[in-house]
Amino acid sequence: MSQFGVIGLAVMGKNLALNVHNHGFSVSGFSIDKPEVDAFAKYEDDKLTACYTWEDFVASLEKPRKILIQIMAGRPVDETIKKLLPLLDKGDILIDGGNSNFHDTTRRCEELAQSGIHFIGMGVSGGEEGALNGPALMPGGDEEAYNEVAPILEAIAAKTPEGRPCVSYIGPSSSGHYVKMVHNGIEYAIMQEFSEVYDILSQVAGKSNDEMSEIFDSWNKGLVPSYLTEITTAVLKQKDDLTSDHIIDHIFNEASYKGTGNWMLEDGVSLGAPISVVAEAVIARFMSKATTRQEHPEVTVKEDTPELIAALEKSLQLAQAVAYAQGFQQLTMAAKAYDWNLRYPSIAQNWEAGCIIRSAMLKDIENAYEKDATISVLFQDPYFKSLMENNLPALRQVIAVAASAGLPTPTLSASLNYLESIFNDNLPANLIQGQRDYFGAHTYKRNDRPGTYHMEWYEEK
Ligand SMILES: NC(=O)C1=CN([C@@H]2O[C@H](COP(=O)(O)OP(=O)(O)OC[C@H]3O[C@@H](n4cnc5c(N)ncnc54)[C@H](OP(=O)(O)O)[C@@H]3O)[C@@H](O)[C@H]2O)C=CC1
Ligand SMILES: O=C(CO)[C@H](O)[C@H](O)COP(=O)(O)O
Repeated sequence: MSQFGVIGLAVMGKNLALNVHNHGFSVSGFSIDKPEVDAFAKYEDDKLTACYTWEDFVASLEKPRKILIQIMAGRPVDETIKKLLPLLDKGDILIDGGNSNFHDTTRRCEELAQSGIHFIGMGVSGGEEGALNGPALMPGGDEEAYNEVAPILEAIAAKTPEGRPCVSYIGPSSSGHYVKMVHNGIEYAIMQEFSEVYDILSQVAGKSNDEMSEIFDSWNKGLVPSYLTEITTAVLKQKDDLTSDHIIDHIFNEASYKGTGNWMLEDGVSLGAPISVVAEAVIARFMSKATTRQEHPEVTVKEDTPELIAALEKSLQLAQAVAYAQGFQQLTMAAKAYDWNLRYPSIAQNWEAGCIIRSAMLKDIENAYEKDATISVLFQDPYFKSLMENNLPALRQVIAVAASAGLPTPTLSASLNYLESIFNDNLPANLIQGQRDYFGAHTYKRNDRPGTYHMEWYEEK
């Protein structure tokens, strides 16, 4: 009998199952896709079982059964649950490790509770390699069920540099998938920031792909140590297998998406969260598909100075901090709205290794929330406040250079605007309130006395 079961043996499911097996647990794997099961069966031994039917799979598991569903999100997850339900017993545990929309997870938690099945909605990050060698895991839902599977999840999860597992109970209901959605929104934001910096390095500073790769490599050892810096270095120096050029010059510049970043924006809008950088990153992907692709005049502003390169490094460091700050700001607002007691230091710790947005900065974020879990804006923390003060001139300089060169910088500019706004008690929203009251009698508050007011702006005709 196996201690753990995995449904869905594509890149993520297969590698997670192998990871469980590599940590000494017995595991069964099943997929509706026979070739996937055949490929999995090649690893069969006394602790790994490949199953070809739903019945054999369920019968191969120790009770209470612990089953990870790692398949395409959406309707396939409901279809899988429907297939499984008649075969399961009360007390069995289902974990959905896909990128499910948190609204679906809320519904599934409620529906499965009625059947006596424990449900965990778990964000998984790390891609194919992370799934095999240590992903970041964000499980939410039934806490008792989480405690049952915690030994397996803690064994397979990535470990922080201090050796702590990148998994912890996030909170009730769909909070785990919510946190993964925010992870992906931050991922979109930081990736777009990288692409804007790459554009400036290439078009203004005139750097070659190999030179840019070396610059990102030095930043990885400098102010921006992160997985995304590491892979940017690798992507830029990769040679094409069809021509003698670098592959980056032949990758069509249209960004795809499966939509988790868009979901963060949707919920952020419903909460009133000021996640402008995530919004710009989502829209930049739309824009890459919506451009009319007319030839753009060549960039004539050229500047290849050590000062500009240093300013770009500082800008990327600060913009990355803004992306995290906006993610955590949305989490604090969601925790209030959905009544979740989210532990921000643990969430930062979960992201310190294994996941796509892992970076050295997450340790500083963990420290910030450890010191004061009530901060609503990361830059209230003294470390991040001084980072902002030190790097803001560089970000202003970079945006000025890009603007004069005619290069769009949606996320870098949004980062600057966020920082210029978030501590400003003199924003011009008074005019908007005056206009709203003028055309719609929407009322306004005053800055010198309490109460709600309406002005008779004009005489009724
Ligand atoms: N790839 C990545 O880097 C990451 C992926 N994820 C998430 O993990 C999950 C799995 O991802 P990935 O491994 O990339 O695979 P895919 O998202 O491509 O999903 C493929 C798997 O889903 C199965 N499937 C599709 N429809 C059904 C159905 N109706 N019933 C049962 N099974 C079905 C497929 O079987 P079949 O071949 O028969 O269609 C296959 O096993 C997804 O939710 C994804 O978003 C999370 C983090 C990273
Ligand atoms: O969850 C992931 C990484 O964390 C997946 O790779 C996801 O597919 C990335 O999002 P998108 O496909 O929209 O770029």
